[in-house]
Amino acid sequence: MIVYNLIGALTSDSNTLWVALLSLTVLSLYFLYFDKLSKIHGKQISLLPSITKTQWASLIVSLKLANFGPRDILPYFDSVIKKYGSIIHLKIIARHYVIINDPDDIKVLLSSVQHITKGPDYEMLEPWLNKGLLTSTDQKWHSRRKLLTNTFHFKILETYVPSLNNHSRSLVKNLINASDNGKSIADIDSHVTLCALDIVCETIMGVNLRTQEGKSTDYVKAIKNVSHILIKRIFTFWYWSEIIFNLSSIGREFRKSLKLLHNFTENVIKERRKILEETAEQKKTDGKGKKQIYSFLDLLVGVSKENPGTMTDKDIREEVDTFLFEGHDTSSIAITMAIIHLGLDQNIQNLVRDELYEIFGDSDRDATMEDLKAMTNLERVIKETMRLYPSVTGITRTLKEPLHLEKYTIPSKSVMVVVPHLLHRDENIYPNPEKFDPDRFLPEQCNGRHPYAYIPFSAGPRNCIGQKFAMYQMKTVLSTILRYTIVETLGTQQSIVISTQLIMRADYLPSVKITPIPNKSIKSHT
Ligand code: HEM
Repeated sequence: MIVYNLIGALTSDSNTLWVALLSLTVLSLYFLYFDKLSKIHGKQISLLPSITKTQWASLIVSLKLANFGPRDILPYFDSVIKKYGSIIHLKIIARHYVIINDPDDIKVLLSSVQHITKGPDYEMLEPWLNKGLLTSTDQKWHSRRKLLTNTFHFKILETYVPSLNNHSRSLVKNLINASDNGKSIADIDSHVTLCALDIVCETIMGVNLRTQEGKSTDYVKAIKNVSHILIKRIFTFWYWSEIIFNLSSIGREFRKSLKLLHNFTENVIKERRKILEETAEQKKTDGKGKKQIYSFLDLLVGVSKENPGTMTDKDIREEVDTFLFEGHDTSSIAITMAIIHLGLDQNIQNLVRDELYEIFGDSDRDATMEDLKAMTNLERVIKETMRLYPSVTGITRTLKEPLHLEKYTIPSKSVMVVVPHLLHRDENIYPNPEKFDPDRFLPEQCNGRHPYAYIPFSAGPRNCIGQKFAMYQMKTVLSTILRYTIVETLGTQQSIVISTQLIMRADYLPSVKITPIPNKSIKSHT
């Protein structure tokens, strides 16, 4: 039945038998090739608890995963971890995956400076992000990481704060408009995503896309499309093959969306270079020029000018694409989930609002960096949100040499998988794990907790480079919402349905009612 589906999927769009035959030939070669590879792994793998002890079991699990929808993946891994314990091996075709869920083991993997090569799933991002910071490894990753770390310096982050405030104000206005006459909002996540995209485009590329005003909708659709197709490809082993993927209808759809995304970034880079040159020219002639706020892109263009050969236009594009992708979808799901939970518990919401009143009083002024740092109650809400809903559901590494864990040695070439979503629900670490309780992040409750038991931003050398930016972004958006409105979620936590689509997404969310706070009207700028 599943093989029939496979053939159907590949031939439905072209109706040609040769596509099916070619696919099956490639698949057979795959089996042969991977079978040879799997023998190399030998004894060490056989010692691991495994759900694919035999070739037959491996085939069944591979086909099962390929037939999964994005909602099925996390519950499946959850059931496997619960049944077998904190380390589990599975073989998909003949690629060996090892899921680890013990903070000690996770520490050995993520803190290592040797094991920094991402899993094969990341290769599928390359047509889009090329070898940018997220996907590169070894020397290239080291030099890029060093270079790009400077672009997230505290002083630079500070220049982004006006943009965070402006777009947060636009979001609040849109939410108030959408709730006109007491209407509830069913798609709060779409509103938040556009706000996060506007923020990241302005700070990363120096361009105000105005997606919150209904502009650039093609670009937004293309991003969604590409990430949806990529997760399908990652979990469907026959799409691992370039030939099969390129011939399939989703492969064609992927290329179409990708072209749009790349054209867009290239035009922005061109435009931005022109503006920078004009401003520099103006400064030379009249000593004035506009007051410059540097975007991430400006800094990269600056580097390429000062050190010719370090950053070509292609290098710049791959980093801009990487940061745009990593920078907006991840934080928008976290902001959305925080809104839902604040709306579910008025006591928690009031605690945060009291804190905001202490900081701002009755003033309508924008938040400063100092204000954002003082929002400790809000920070706990955000941390608890990212415990329950870590935006990145899976972190993977391909081992280039054996990994020595406490009980097992994992041979090289294996793919290690860490699933923060499962780790953060371990009831030995977080009692009553489904309960939303920001107090878990009070200092006294964090004391003694394993540092690798909470990893929404990953950890070690390949942790999230944008985590400080993300925290400021999330705090600005959420604090602006709570300074001007009361949030009420019309439903329950249990009704939330999430899925894995490159990053976590919400498939179903309860509606939200947004009521403006009397006598507080929100302005565009202060
Ligand atoms: C709530 C928001 C965010 C979360 C939860 C998050 C989470 C993560 C995680 C878990 C990783 C590691 C992935 C892996 O090892 O496979 C990562 C890497 C990365 N993140 Fe974030 N991220 C967030 C926001 C951002 C933002 C705002 C930016 C940029 C503006 C960003 C840029 C990156 C980049 C470039 C990497 C790759 C770093 C490297 O490999 O050296 N992220 N992020």
